[in-house]
Amino acid sequence: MTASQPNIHMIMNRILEIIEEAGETVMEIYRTDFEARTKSDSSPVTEADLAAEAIITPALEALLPNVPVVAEEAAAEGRIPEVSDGYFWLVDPVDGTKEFLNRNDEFTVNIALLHNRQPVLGAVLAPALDTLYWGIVDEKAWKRTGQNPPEEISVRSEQPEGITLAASRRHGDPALLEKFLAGRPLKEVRNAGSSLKFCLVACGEADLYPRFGPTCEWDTAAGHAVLQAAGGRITLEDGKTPFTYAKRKDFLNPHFIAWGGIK
Ligand SMILES: Nc1ncnc2c1ncn2[C@@H]1O[C@H](COP(=O)(O)O)[C@@H](OP(=O)(O)O)[C@H]1O
Ligand SMILES: [Mg+2]
Repeated sequence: MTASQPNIHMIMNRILEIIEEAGETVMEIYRTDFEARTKSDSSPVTEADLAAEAIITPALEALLPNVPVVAEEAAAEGRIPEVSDGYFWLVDPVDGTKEFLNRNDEFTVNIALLHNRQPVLGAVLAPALDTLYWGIVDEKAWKRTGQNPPEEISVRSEQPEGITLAASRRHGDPALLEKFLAGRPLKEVRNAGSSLKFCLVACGEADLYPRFGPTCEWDTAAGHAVLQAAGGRITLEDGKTPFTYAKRKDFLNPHFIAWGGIK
């Protein structure tokens, strides 16, 4: 970014407008009787993904013309810009494909700005839950539900009754989880779809989100930004090595641990 480009707060405000617009488009498809159409050639998820990405990518390019956009659908078609430690965007227009298809409402639209291989800011919208999370790293994180005023969110410190885990309904390796938890008292497991697991930790409704299954960088960047802005962090499995971006040409992530306020 240059001095002539908008500041971080202006960028964040514009991202909230863009993500709401994309969310409305996703919801138009979600509200249709898409069950029947999954038998035809284009699945509703692909349709929703493409429609949302077609809103988000040009809007980001207009906002910061020199900043490359890495978006899930374009990447699937091989349209991937070169990125490294400069500014770039990561976009997952519909994260939680299974949640969308199962109509359990826990899918999200994700936009994050990266720099130096770390998130700078990000937004996660769950349009079917009418809930928006956003954060500016080293500043604050917020949550807005429906028309209510935004509330600041933050991670919670260690709870005496034990750890609440945020977990995927489908991904995870029970043996690795058991090994990771060794010695830590477990209070409960809260299942959630898509990047909402990061948001549960960011809000202090869960303490840890260990991910011992595959994800791509666009699945994690926006949730990572929200979590880090709320006082949390993400590390590799060792609990120490910082989790970074622009790692590989295919944008696949290694296993990771998303931490709230516990050590
Ligand atoms: N084999 C694989 N490679 C890369 N990412 C995978 C994967 N299997 C699942 N994922 C990612 O995990 C996400 C779903 O996680 P969860 O079940 O925790 O909600 C998927 O998001 P999409 O639904 O956007 O495809 C997908 O990106
Ligand atoms: Mg995804």
